Amino acid sequence: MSYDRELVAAKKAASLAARLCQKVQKDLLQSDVQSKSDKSPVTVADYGSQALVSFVLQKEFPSEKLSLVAEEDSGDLCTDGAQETLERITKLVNDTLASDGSYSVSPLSTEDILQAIDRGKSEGGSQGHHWVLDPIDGTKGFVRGDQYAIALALLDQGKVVLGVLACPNLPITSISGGNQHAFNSGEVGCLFFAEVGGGTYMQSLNGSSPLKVQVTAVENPEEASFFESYEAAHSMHDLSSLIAKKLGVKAPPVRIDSQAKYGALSRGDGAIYMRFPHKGYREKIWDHAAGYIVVTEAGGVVRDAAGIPLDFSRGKYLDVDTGIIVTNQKLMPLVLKAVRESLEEKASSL
Ligand SMILES: Nc1ncnc2c1ncn2[C@@H]1O[C@H](COP(=O)(O)O)[C@@H](O)[C@H]1OP(=O)(O)O
Ligand SMILES: [Mg+2]
Ligand SMILES: [Mg+2]
Ligand SMILES: [Mg+2]
Repeated sequence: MSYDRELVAAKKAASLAARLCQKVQKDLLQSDVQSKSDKSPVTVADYGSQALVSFVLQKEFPSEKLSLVAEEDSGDLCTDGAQETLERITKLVNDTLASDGSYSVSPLSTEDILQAIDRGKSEGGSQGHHWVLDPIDGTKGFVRGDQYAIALALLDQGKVVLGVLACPNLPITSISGGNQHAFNSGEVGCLFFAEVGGGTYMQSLNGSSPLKVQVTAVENPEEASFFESYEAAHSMHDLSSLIAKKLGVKAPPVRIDSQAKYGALSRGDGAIYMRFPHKGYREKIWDHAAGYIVVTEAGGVVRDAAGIPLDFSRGKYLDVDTGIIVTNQKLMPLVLKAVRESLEEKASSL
């Protein structure tokens, strides 16, 4: 089965959302940062991006009953005092749609925006089609002015069949060696996309022609560099550094926010991505679905720390053992061995 139509729509939705996010990041004011009940910073851009993607998918597939599993919901926007924020989001979405001009609609109302956001309340699962969206992955990076991604994927019968990752601050050229900051590189803004069985491509968010990308062919772990979260609260840096040491990795870790790590890995900027959330954290499907297909279609492999493939068919959550490892086929067995040994050492030292 081909998902070409869905891919075109997903690229369009993610590119428009990226445009909205770029505008907000540019003039990010302190007042844009508010606290959700889990205390993670959520900006008007998270909501605006979700509303925009939901709107575009609805427009592109008007006859289908859209199932969208997305991170945000309108709860906090419906409270007293949130009216001004909701109006800002509505204006942002309308301005972005008007600047693009593809959808000749009358401006959306605040009510339309709330509805579009709340279309993302699906639970996913193993039957039928479900879109999966992280409207801004790496909110902390976004607020800091660093890396973030708009991540959109499609599940069919519980399998990821398509994924798009828009990374507005990722340099077009390789970030190997840690050259990840927009301010000391040339053109930035990458759109990665993949359809099952079709390989992975990258183009610039400004619309250059797509280039096919591949993960690195490095087989010797000493020559491999590795990616991990920028935020130590998101991943145990001490554990990944122990694993890297066991593998003989020489280069220091490259720490970047969001699924931009999957994108960078898919084009061979680094060889390994390790993610070990602290105890009690449950991974969500929107944090991995798009990145997963982008990297696997580029020849990469994604496993949990026990070597088990990820299962996107069980609803919102991914039940993984201890952490997530991404690398190429050759390195995976070596990395998993080092992970196992490091986890045993860590356990016996407690
Ligand atoms: N305590 C946590 N542990 C692990 N990941 C987290 C935690 N809190 C938020 N996240 C999510 O981790 C992802 C980014 O992590 P990283 O940049 O480290 O790869 C995001 O999806 C972020 O959510 P969000 O989408 O709200 O930014
Ligand atoms: Mg969040
Ligand atoms: Mg996320
Ligand atoms: Mg998010």
